[in-house]
This record gives sequence, C-alpha cells and structure tokens, in this order.
Amino acid sequence: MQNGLVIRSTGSWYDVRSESGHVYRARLKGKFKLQGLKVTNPIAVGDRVLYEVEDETENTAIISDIQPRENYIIRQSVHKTAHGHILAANIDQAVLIVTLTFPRTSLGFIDRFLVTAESFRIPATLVFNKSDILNEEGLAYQQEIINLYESIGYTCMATSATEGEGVDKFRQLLNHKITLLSGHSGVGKSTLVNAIAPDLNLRTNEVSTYANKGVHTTTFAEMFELANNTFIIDSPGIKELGLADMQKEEISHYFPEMRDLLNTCRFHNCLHINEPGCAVKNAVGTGDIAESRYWSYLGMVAGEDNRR
Ligand SMILES: Nc1nc2c(ncn2[C@@H]2O[C@H](COP(=O)(O)OP(=O)(O)OP(=O)(O)O)[C@@H](O)[C@H]2O)c(=O)[nH]1
Ligand SMILES: [Zn+2]
Repeated sequence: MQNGLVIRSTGSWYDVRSESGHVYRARLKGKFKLQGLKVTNPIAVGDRVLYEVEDETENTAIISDIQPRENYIIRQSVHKTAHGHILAANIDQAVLIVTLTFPRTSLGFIDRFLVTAESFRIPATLVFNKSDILNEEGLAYQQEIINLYESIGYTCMATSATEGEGVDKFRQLLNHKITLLSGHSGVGKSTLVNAIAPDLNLRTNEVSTYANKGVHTTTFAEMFELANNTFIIDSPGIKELGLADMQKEEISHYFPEMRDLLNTCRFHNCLHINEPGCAVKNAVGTGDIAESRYWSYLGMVAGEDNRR
C-alpha cells in the first residue's frame, strides 16, 4: 500500500501522484467506504489516498482508502436535500490575484472571496498585480487597500508579472504548497504563473483555457505541478461558490475584525444592522472597522450578488 495525491478527477478515473512523482490512472476499490458526507464524489482533487499498483505496464492503480481531509471546498446543490459536490480538498491556501486598474477588482468581490475562504478554513492571500501601470495616485490607493487588509491579518503583496517585480515573493508564497489560484479574467494569472514556471508554458495555457470554460461546462478541478511539490488548482472558481450555504447570522464570523467583537454586542443574535448596543456598528463609527468592509458585510447579509 502506498500514499498518493489525487491531482485530477474525471468522475470514474483519478490521476494519483506517487510520492516520487509518478502518475497512475486509478479507480476506486469496489467496496470503497464513503465518508459521512452527503456528496456525489467520494474522492476529489487534493485528496491524499492509499493505493495499490494494479498493473505497472498499464500504469493503473486501485485506491483503497482516503486520509482525513484538512479542509475541502464543497458546492452545495441548489436543492437543499440533494448531495453536494467536493471541488477540492486539503488546500493550503487560497490566493486571489486582483488588479485595481484594468480589470478593476471591486472591494466587494475581494471581501466575498475572503469570507468564502474563511468559511472553508483556508488561509487567504491577496496579490495586487499590474502595479507597474499605476500612477502616483493609483499607487497610494493600492497602498491604502494593502494597509487595510494587512491590518485585518491578511498577507498582501504587490507584483508586476511583466516587469518581474514581486515575482520572487510570489514564487516563495506558492513554494511546496497546494494553492487555489483565483481572480477575474485578465488580471494576469497565466502571466504570473509563467513568470515563475516558464517551462510550463503549455500547461498554463491549459489552465487558462480551463478557467475560461467557466462555471457551466465542468465541475472537476485539476492540479498543476509548477515545481516539485508545488501545485496550483485552477478551480472553476471559488467565486461561483457564493455564500449559498451560509446563514445570515454566520457571516460576521468570517470577518476576522468583527469576529473579535461579537460577544460584546448587546444581543447575542445581533445582525449588526440597526440593533442598539451593537459593538460592530460602534467600531465602524470609530474607524476600527473599515466602512468598505461593513458595506460588503451588509451586501452579503442582504444576499446581494457581487460576484463580478
Ligand atoms: N502591465 C502589465 N500587464 C500585465 C501584467 N500581468 C499580465 N499583464 C497582461 O494582462 C493581460 C492578461 O494577462 P493573463 O495572464 O492572460 O490574465 P489571466 O488572469 O490569466 O486571464 P484569463 O486567462 O482570462 O483567466 C495580458 O495582456 C498580459 O500581458 C502586469 O503585471 N503588468
Ligand atoms: Zn452587533
């Protein structure tokens, strides 16, 4: 029995990477036990599994067991009673590439991404790309936004994929990790990935076309090995996950700067909208919580769709 990592899944076949980097085509053992989850797929990209080589020349293997997951991204069915679908598991970090000029990533979108990552217990980092095309005013604004998110506890970095600025830092960020890479089309995901793994040109084109297929054509994520044990998942997108499975009362728990205050609101079930004695609203008043973050919060509670 050997340990492997699932790097691709098509539904019935799985690509399993051995510890030495060999990739087998694997199936599930007949009597494979599902974990307690109500899901359509027992195994997902990122799962660590136990397998046995079936046929060395045919390159096939049988998966017999799955290791407990550190985390996973699940897409719930729109029908509450139906089964969900696991997009990816054991993700070390979620990285959102944003640009403040073109395309312009909205703060609402950033906040939604961060809240979604928090809800799945995945650490998130923001990368501000295309810094090279910012004028003085733009740079000052970018720094303001970086200061805001760093003060909440998120790691931020500025890059220019075309000029090479910050590219080493980006490489270090990804090194030896499984990273879910996200961002609007055109922010420079492919260019950044190519900058750190130039030999992988073809593959990142694949990543890119893969991302372009969008939400409706595919639900299976795929992992690309950029360097030894450095993987990126270009998922059909954390962005389409939305807040589907989140209760209104839960949302403030995923704003770290609000979470710290929740016990001090007068009402334990405070939604921080217009309740008296609300510690969150007080903190917005004193500037301890940024207004933009609070607006994002209100939008999410109201169920607004700001996924663009
Ligand atoms: N000035 C500048 N242009 C950049 C930078 N990074 C990427 N670009 C350009 O932005 C455009 C889009 O870059 P891509 O890497 O294709 O963006 P993407 O996020 O992969 O887009 P999709 O493949 O649609 O998801 C290209 O013309 C790049 O040359 C940067 O740091 N500075
Ligand atoms: Zn409150």
